Amino acid sequence: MATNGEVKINGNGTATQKSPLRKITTSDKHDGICHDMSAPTVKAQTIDELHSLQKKKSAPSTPNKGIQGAFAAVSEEERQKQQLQSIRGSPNIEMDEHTFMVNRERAVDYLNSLDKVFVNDQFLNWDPENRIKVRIVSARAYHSLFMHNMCIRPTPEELENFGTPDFTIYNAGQFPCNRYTHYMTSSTSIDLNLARREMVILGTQYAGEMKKGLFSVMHYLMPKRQILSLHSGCNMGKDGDVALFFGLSGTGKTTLSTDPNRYLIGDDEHCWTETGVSNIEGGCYAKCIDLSKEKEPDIWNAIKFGTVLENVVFDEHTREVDYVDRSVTENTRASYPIEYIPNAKIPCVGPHPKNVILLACDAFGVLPPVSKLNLAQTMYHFISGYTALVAGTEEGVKEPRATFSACFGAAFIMLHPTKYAAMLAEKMQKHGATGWLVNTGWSGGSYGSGSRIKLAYTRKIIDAIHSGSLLKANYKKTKVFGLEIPTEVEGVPSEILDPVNTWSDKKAYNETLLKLAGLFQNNFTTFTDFKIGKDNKLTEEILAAGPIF
Ligand SMILES: Nc1ncnc2c1ncn2[C@@H]1O[C@H](COP(=O)(O)OP(=O)(O)O)[C@@H](O)[C@H]1O
Ligand SMILES: C=C(OP(=O)(O)O)C(=O)O
Ligand SMILES: [Ca+2]
Ligand SMILES: [Mn+2]
Repeated sequence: MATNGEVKINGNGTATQKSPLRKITTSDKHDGICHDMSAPTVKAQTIDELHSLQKKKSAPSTPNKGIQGAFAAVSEEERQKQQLQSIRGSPNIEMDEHTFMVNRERAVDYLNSLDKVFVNDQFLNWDPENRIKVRIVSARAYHSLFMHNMCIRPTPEELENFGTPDFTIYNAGQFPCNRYTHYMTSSTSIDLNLARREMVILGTQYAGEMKKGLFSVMHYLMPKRQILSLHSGCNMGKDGDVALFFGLSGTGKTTLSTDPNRYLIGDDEHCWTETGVSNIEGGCYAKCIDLSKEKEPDIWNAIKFGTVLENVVFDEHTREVDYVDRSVTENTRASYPIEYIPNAKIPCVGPHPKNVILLACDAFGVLPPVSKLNLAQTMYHFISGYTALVAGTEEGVKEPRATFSACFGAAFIMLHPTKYAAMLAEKMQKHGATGWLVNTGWSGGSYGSGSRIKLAYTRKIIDAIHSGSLLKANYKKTKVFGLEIPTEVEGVPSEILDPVNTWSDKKAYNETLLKLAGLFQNNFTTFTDFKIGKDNKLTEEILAAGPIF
């Protein structure tokens, strides 16, 4: 399926007691169909409408008994605090236990109807102390191979002693959910149940749902252990300097963490503990639209036997892939085991990060190619989670659309964004990490008039961050966003470092800058009522770290 792969999880973090099924009462409509009238149907057409319905419902009152270990259910009070709908911008909605079971049974029945299913037993997290065991039951070899590549592969001995998994996925993606089932707005549903430790996939075959669903589970489990889960890429230099690359889909986490001069720790999902960083996964999931051997040799070479290519168009006779073809989707992908990258760091762990790079693909073309951030600015931009991509395939879409996704992962986070932000601030402070904002998007104008910043320039900028030379550069402060921008970066034309220079229409530049600043300000209004750190100082600084105009 050609989707962008953001997960929609209908989860429920509580255990439940089996309540007797409601009796089905049929309607008197004489159309030959048995209508279940025992509960009113959900009329919502959109996720927003569903959210509003959800808020009016009282929280399910289910006792939390019998769940042990990391999955221990939280108190009702705590649970209410953690309600997913309190996370603005989250595409997830809370689902009741009964509906979960309806979908689960549908998926399991479908899988049971097949001659064979595929079962993967694998691990998540290279940190052995905080590793979980996952089982993936799927109908298609494609899904099984994908997870074989993406999760950590056990040794034959580890497989022998695998035991009971901590979490199980039932992937019945070829089979739709039933649109008469409560909450279903389409034939696609990805349901996550933390109490049962299960995930059910119906009606989508986008493989990314499995990995991102498990990532959501980690976003719940890890913070409970004071471990920060991160939607970021991660690599390490020869001297052991670690960099994190945060960013929404398509901003460059995979591309920039895959760097021939550095060790790859991982491209998408990490944990930051008391001892350092660890990759959650055992593979990478690279976008391959317009992939070229010259610009991205490591990713190009990783596409070989064993790699799963998704949604690409290829010649059926020569089997040659046309990476430029976007007729299926822009979101073409390659999934390969991390060891397909020659300089992967195995085991995928490293020391505390030195640089925290926030990536934004600014299709408005007003954010500088690179800015040095103070801690408060880093938090402001981390909580904002901005990017603006352009709909590449939709005709007539000329205006960039801003996306704000808290912590660069509103779809995956399970707690309030400020909880993750507070942990990040504490860790960055403690280990003296520097924050950076890198625009991998447009320069010289917005989408339509300007062009995307050359990957070669972005790589030079990243090189200068890694080497420490950028820290020592001369800086000036930009108007409105108040960002510190360097006057020179080796290998990058100096005039592009301040975006105002690259726009021929200065009036349009100023208007676009103010427009984007307004969008930032508007988005941040939900976060004015929070506290980060022990006193109010950092909180006040974060609130002041946004655009001023
Ligand atoms: N200046 C740039 N910096 C980073 N990526 C760029 C740049 N210009 C073009 N690209 C392309 O943008 C895409 C970034 O996607 P990817 O690295 O997969 O993002 P993510 O892992 O964050 O989803 C790649 O296809 C890459 O080739
Ligand atoms: C795996 C995905 O993430 P990203 O685009 O961040 O690499 C995805 O969107 O399906
Ligand atoms: Ca994504
Ligand atoms: Mn990626």
